[in-house]
Amino acid sequence: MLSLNRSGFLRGGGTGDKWRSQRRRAAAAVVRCCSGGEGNGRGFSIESTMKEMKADAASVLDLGSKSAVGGGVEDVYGEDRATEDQLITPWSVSVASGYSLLRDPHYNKGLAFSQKERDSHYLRGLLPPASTSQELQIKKLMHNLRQYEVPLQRYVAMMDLQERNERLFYKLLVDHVEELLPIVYTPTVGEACQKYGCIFRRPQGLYISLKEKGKILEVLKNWPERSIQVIVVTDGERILGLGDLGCQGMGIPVGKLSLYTALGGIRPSACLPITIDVGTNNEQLLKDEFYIGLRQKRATGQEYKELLHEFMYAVKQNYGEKVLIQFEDFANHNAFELLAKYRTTHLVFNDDIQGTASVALAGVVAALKLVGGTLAEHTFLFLGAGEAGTGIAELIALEMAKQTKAPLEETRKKIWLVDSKGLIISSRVGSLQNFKRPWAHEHEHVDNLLDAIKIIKPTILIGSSGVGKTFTKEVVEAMTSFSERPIILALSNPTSQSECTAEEAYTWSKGRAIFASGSPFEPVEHNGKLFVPGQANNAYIFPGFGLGLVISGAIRVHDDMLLAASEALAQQVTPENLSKGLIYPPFKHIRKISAEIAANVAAKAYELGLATRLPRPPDLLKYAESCMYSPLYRSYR
Ligand SMILES: O=C([O-])CC(=O)C(=O)O
Ligand SMILES: [Mg+2]
Repeated sequence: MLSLNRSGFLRGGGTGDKWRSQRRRAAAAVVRCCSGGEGNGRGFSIESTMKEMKADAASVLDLGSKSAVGGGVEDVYGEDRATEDQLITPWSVSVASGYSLLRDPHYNKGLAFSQKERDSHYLRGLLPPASTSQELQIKKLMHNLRQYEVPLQRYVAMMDLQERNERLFYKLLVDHVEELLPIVYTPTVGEACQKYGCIFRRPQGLYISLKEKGKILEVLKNWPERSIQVIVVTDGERILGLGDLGCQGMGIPVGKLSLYTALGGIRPSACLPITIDVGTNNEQLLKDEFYIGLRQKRATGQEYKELLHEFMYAVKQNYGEKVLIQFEDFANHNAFELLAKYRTTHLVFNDDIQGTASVALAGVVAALKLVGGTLAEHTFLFLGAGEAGTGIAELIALEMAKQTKAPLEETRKKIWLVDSKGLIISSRVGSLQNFKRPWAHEHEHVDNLLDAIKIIKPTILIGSSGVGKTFTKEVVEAMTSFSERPIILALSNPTSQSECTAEEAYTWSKGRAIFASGSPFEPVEHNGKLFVPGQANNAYIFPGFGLGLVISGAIRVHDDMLLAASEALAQQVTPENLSKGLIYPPFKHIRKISAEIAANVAAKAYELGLATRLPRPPDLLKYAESCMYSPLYRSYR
């Protein structure tokens, strides 16, 4: 049974799941009726839930007597699209109004509530008289943000906004993506994680610690949203290149998911950030009185595995098998194992292995348009043989194998990796971790990167070790000594861990390097010429990749989907971008880029028989675009 209280919230007579889903359905139904469809298809997705809700609610609610609050049909997008023809007569009911409405970030519009909305939603007097537009709110916020000189202050201001007015947060991020990405994401999010205990205000996701063992399903049910499409989960052991930040790694899933929405158009209520807290080996944090996590050393072995296993199956039980679980910033040993273990039973994606691979391959493919030659005609050297290094190497070898029809074992031989012990070679194989073994080629011992460059003579150098300042002047000069236009990717994050800066790459190579980096760098002037470095960050890939999985209802991730994402991204690089040395398209076009990636990934999912949303939409690009969340305000009638 449902009833309505004075502040307009639905009250459930029942408890637990039943009550929660009734409440969500109520909100969804109201939203649908009052705000209309957002785009193709989406507006018609909840007919059956409306009917149910109408039946549920009609007996206890005075339908139509209160005004309604719209919140966007994306609230239920993805539930049931098959009911388009059966739309029933609109009806309305309030789910939130008055003071509660102003405190609800999903529906709050602040000063943008119209005078009519203020009357119909008990807001009179709760706001100052002026009504403003969303545009004016954006202008004011940008003005305010730019007053802060310290990036972390901007980060905190952005998080406050997200907690206060979600649509405004996303509109701001979409409209000013190039300026704000470095704030809500790399590099500032790294500093935010380091200081998370100090800046923590409200939980923005779920914390699952060892204390929750045996109760993870219950914990998931505590989250207020039911129809989750994307989870980003970390255990905080390797946050960017900053090491073990334990529970404070939460900033990463939160940041990644805000990009899923802003860049990829996944609705915010479908996103769930999760941190698994098994302790930390970071002594500094263990001693820090403001640390927010478990104060113990990391659990490992069986204890770790069991917690993760319970988590994976609780997610599947609670949300079904089409929820995407993105692993983020796990340490190498767990990252590879988790991906291998769950890729055949769950829809999983490791952003650091697979997302980074896809973005790096796209950059290399685009760069080849500048330097000429096919992938197989180039020689690759990596500094760093962890998730990113071996992930990229494998995807490049796969693409080479597809292009040349040569066996994968052969194409891998064009790719060399250096780790902290020198060149990875076959004589080291006994002591190598599994994920490094495919890269142990026949060669004599080589001690360090510089020597390896001189001997191997790579035309493409990729840094992925998480250690900064390793591409020294000698390294860059060595690359330039046998290659007219060496391709140099410094992928480690955040900026402090970058293998070299853009300025160093262009200066030391005398303007000949084609350079991109994981963290953003400003354009550089060298000898009167402007060089614009690209940002080879997985943020280009994962939002569109996830959207492609969601819109096709994919149930597994296949390597060919990563190649499809990479191909779509490389195709977005224009001759004009290339003429400036840019091997990635500007982020300001990211929503279009994400839609292209999503369409290509979804097409691959259908081709591979991994898509469950049938029938296949005839125009996947249009379909992807029509499904993307828009942060424009709804009008509440
Ligand atoms: O978050 C980023 O900027 C890229 C990434 O996944 C990492 O460095 O781990
Ligand atoms: Mg990462």
